[in-house]
Amino acid sequence: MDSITVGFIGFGLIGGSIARALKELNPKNTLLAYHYSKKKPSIGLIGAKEDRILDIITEDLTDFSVCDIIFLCAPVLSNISYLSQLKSIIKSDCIITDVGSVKGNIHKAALELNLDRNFIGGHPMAGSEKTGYESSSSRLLENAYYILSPTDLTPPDRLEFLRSLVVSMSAIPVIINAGEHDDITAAISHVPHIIAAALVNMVKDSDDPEEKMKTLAAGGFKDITRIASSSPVMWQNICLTNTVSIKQFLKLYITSLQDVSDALSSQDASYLFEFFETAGDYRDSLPVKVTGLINRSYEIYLDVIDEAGAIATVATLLATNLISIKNIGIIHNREFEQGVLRIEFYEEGACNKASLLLKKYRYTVYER
Ligand SMILES: NC(=O)C1=CN([C@@H]2O[C@H](COP(=O)(O)OP(=O)(O)OC[C@H]3O[C@@H](n4cnc5c(N)ncnc54)[C@H](O)[C@@H]3O)[C@@H](O)[C@H]2O)C=CC1
Ligand SMILES: O=C(O)C(=O)Cc1ccc(O)cc1
Repeated sequence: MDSITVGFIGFGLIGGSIARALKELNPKNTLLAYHYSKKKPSIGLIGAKEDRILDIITEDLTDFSVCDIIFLCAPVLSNISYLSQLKSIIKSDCIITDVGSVKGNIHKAALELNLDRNFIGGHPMAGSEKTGYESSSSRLLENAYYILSPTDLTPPDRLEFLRSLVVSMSAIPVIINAGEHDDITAAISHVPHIIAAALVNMVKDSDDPEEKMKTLAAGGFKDITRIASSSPVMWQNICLTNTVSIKQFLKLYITSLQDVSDALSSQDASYLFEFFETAGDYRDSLPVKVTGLINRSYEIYLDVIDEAGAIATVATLLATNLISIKNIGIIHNREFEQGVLRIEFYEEGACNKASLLLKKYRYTVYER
């Protein structure tokens, strides 16, 4: 890839991850980030400069006039506010793209500003509940879908430029129009985040002063509510901008909860069975997809007697078969009451090889 000049407005988990990937791809790429607050640059921006990911931190947006591409990586309402400022600054073939979780509103704003030829909406379908450059990774986007929403006037060569940049970051580009994007993400991401937060708040408001619910909360509750730890400002912005689609799916969800409540009242056993069975079948049919380093771990669990030497025996067996271990330790939780040995590997191949080997030595192996 020829070296390019890339601008970032908003430099947290996603901006930082894209910057790391682009710098790793070609250290000659020049990366600049906008320092928007009146205070001194954030720890993230300073850290990225020290890590030699960022070349320039600037308080002056006119410095972005040299950019080949600008990534808007702030909360969605803030991203929109930069379009009008950038319009008079950018060079004629500069691509302005965003990574925001909502596409319709920014698309509309770009068209109103006659930025059709420069703006291409973007949304990497990867991330986590973490925030900030500190949590970023050059591999965050690896094997993740990356939605692109061009305008009707996006020049084909500009779309191809962004598409190949996405591919070079090991993500999978998919072209979807802004309206369809907002319906899909409302159903699979935005409403689930609202549900997770509502569930946590329900428990918080129902707990007793000794916090027994909080103490006993485990397994399933933690799985389903992980995303409730996400950035409040980011989700506030998403709700304020994808309101129509979110309300549409929230209504369906509320209806389904009401149906369950009615089935409880009427003790409708067959409804309840089918409710769980249908959900389980669909959940089990979801494609297994690697979505990036942060979300993916290769691990197995095995029954061992919780005594001195048990870990060493397994570790030695793996080492003599040239299988590298990333992490190993006994864990106790509700799912494995007796305690199991959890072994984490760096890669899928090692994980599969270890599983076969340990089964051969008559260990009971659980893969998840
Ligand atoms: N967190 C995730 O998993 C994903 C987030 N997104 C989208 O990416 C965008 C960024 O999210 P994250 O990187 O996760 O959040 P983050 O909180 O890690 O980073 C956001 C950055 O934007 C900065 N910022 C806030 N207001 C600003 C303003 N007015 N001007 C310039 N910078 C400003 C913050 O200081 C922070 O550094 C959001 O639009 C979000 O919808 C997209 C995919 C996944
Ligand atoms: O952590 C998770 O599971 C997420 O859902 C991350 C995420 C958050 C927002 C997006 O627009 C896309 C992905």
